[in-house]
Amino acid sequence: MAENIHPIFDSILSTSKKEGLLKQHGLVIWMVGLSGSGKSTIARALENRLHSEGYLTALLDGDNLRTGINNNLGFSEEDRTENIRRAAEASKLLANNGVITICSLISPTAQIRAMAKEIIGDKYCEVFINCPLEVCEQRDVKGLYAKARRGEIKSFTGIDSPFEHPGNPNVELNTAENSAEENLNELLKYILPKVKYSKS
Ligand SMILES: Nc1ncnc2c1ncn2[C@@H]1O[C@H](COP(=O)(O)OS(=O)(=O)O)[C@@H](OP(=O)(O)O)[C@H]1O
Ligand SMILES: Nc1ncnc2c1ncn2[C@@H]1O[C@H](COP(=O)(O)OP(=O)(O)O)[C@@H](O)[C@H]1O
Repeated sequence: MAENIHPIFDSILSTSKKEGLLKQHGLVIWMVGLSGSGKSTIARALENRLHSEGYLTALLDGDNLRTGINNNLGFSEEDRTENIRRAAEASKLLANNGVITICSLISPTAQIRAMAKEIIGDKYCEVFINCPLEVCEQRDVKGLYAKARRGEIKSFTGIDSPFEHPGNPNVELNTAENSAEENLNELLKYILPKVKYSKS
């Protein structure tokens, strides 16, 4: 716990000043889903689309973070919790500086997602990338499901580590039934009104 620490919250420029400069509202779009469900695909498409419309974005992907800020973490429940905590804190910093922050991390349990929401606050927007395990396993983009089935990877989400379906996401996209383009358009309907600048 932080002791003898004196934050300077009251003397740093406000989020609304940053948002006024950027002419956009910061938001954290937190994508939740199994490996291979389509988080990264939709996250990249969303970032490209927002960027082409003139928005400043950041994309925090689980795999990428795990090569840097989270490179000392594995896949135990404790390490996944710390992984999400750091990603949520980083996202909060970005969004409170006006940046539209897209996070794609499995975020497997209700408890982990509640923590992310608690850290981020009002700017947290949960998007469930819903795809049945069988379809994700069939896709097996990285060959990880095959390895997990052979016992070469332990604690693999959906195989021998839990994935709890989000109960109340802000948006749910079904990537087994709808195309990536349809999913993106549905997501934009929800996101654009939230990030479009309006002086309040
Ligand atoms: N055991 C195990 N379980 C799940 N995933 C694994 C595992 N080992 C490695 N990988 C790779 O790590 C990516 C998931 O990392 P995340 O940081 O998103 O996971 S978590 O939110 O902390 O659960 C995940 O990326 P995605 O496939 O994009 O989800 C995998 O590439
Ligand atoms: N509707 C869809 N939305 C997103 N991805 C889809 C869709 N249909 C098929 N896919 C494919 O599923 C795979 C999802 O992989 P990826 O985006 O890396 O998932 P994740 O980041 O959740 O592990 C990609 O190969 C993608 O082309």
